[in-house]
Amino acid sequence: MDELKIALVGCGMIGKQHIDRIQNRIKGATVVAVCDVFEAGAKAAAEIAGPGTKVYTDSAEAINDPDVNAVVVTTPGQFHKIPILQAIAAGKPVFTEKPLTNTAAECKEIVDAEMASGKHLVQVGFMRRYDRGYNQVKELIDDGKFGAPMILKCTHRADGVAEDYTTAMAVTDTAIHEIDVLPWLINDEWDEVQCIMPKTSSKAHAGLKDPQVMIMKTKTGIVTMLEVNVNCGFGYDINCEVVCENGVINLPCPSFPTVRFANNVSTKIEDNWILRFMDSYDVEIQDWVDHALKGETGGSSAWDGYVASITADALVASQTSGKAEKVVTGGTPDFYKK
Ligand SMILES: NC(=O)c1ccc[n+]([C@@H]2O[C@H](COP(=O)([O-])OP(=O)(O)OC[C@H]3O[C@@H](n4cnc5c(N)ncnc54)[C@H](O)[C@@H]3O)[C@@H](O)[C@H]2O)c1
Ligand SMILES: O[C@H]1[C@H](O)[C@@H](O)[C@H](O)[C@@H](O)[C@H]1O
Repeated sequence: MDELKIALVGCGMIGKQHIDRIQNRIKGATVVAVCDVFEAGAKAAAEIAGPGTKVYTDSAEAINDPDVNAVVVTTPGQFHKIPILQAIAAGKPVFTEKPLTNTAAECKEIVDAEMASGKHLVQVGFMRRYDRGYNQVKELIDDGKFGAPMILKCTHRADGVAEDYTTAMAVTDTAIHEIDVLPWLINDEWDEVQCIMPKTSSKAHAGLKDPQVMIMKTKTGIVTMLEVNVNCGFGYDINCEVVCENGVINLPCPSFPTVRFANNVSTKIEDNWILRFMDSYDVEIQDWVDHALKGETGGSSAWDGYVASITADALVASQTSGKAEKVVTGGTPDFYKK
């Protein structure tokens, strides 16, 4: 294969961004077909992709088009499973946006299908593994001079959320990023996780519990305290402080000037995830293309996506039990050992 000819399934917000990214900033890949259950949405996406782009409303037809040799899935999480399984059945590499799917049971079906195919075909879009800041923190931890990490203090704050955002989504849609990136960052695995509900913000819509505090402990005993706070009202504020034996490492954020003005010293906070992680998405998709052209996958595997969903299920259970819940994965199959 010398070029990926992609069918993109799910032409919503991030799907359209990935089309623009692939057509204009990524080497070695072109979107040749787009698919959305709403034909108007697919047609609008085809306009972004350019003349000659095929338009589908059925993912099986798009994925099995003989001109297509790779797939990008950008439907909402609860609709990821079917196009991913269709891509595996067709033997075509597939990049899916996070989460792999919304439940561990569905993720297991994907892992089983990929192992049965005998080929590594699935990469999950946990783009923080490609973020420059997280990579700089990882290099410092791996260097060893800071000693072992012991405590992680993280925030995942957003300006606000839509009315259909649920209490469980604070885990499955939002904290899922930290659930994936932190074990990668500190070379460890989750052991048990707990969700604690502080006083709910008056800005949260009816029925939504926000903020939430997630306490997550790894197998070697490192403890993470994660604040998910999606109605903070002041911007998209991602932080990660790693307290090690000999020092403290703080995640660098994209730099803005610090200004002194009107008796204040201040720095801008990014508005949203699109802007905060813009560069990471580009690096991530290019890395997927480079790997897929060699018959490989990079970044997070289907197994990583499955483990993230097992962890998310445990946190969601803790949202009602209030107790620490164990994360039980059964161990990494040889197929996924790196
Ligand atoms: N990595 C990130 O930071 C990031 C950011 C935003 C969204 N996402 C993820 O991207 C995915 C999409 O999010 P979004 O905000 O773009 O959603 P969206 O609702 O804007 O778009 C989803 C699109 O998929 C279409 N669709 C639904 N079911 C379909 C099916 N079976 N076949 C074809 N099309 C179908 C919908 O009609 C819609 O146009 C989600 O999994 C989300 O978690 C990731
Ligand atoms: O889909 C988005 C996206 O994954 C963002 O990176 C995350 O911060 C949001 O919480 C989530 O809703």
